[in-house]
Amino acid sequence: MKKEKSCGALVYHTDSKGQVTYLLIQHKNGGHWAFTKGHVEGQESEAETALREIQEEVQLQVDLDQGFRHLTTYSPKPGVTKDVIYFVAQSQSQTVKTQVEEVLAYAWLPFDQALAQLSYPNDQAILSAAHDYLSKK
Ligand SMILES: Nc1ncnc2c1ncn2[C@@H]1O[C@H](COP(=O)(O)OP(=O)(O)OP(=O)(O)OP(=O)(O)OC[C@H]2O[C@@H](n3cnc4c(N)ncnc43)[C@H](O)[C@@H]2O)[C@@H](O)[C@H]1O
Repeated sequence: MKKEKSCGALVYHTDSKGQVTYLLIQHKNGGHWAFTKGHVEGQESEAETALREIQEEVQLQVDLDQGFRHLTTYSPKPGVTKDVIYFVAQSQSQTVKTQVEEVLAYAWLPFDQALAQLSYPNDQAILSAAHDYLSKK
């Protein structure tokens, strides 16, 4: 079985009233709604991969919080197992410029709507864990 590894983050924004929204993207490869992420390149750390992918996919500067680190594993195609590590990352801005080669669409959504928009149950579980983590921070 071939192994792949990607890293990313649940990017969130808190407005002046304290309302939190999460950034979801629709991935071109599959058409699913999920979080920003991508394959680890060379000797990058997990955090370096997550920050690079956020920059490449949506061009946001974020504060990465490695206190939240969640792993999900799935099979992207037959014969391949993929580990994806997610952190949380705060963005001061909601101005997104998407990488057209990899991103079809994006949305900033409050927790309930983000949960409904996500394509996969394992991503929904990570969003719930992140929301719980941030509410106790
Ligand atoms: N080893 C490697 N190193 C570097 N680049 C590589 C590479 N292998 C492929 N690439 C290429 O790099 C590009 C993307 O690069 P990245 O941007 O670096 O890759 P990624 O987001 O981690 O994944 P990708 O878009 O490949 O697919 P995903 O797992 O979301 O989705 C894939 C499938 O899994 C499904 N899926 C996605 N999330 C899931 C989940 N949570 N649960 C179950 N299935 C899920 C999707 O529906 C879809 O069908 C692609 O063009 C790809 O071809």
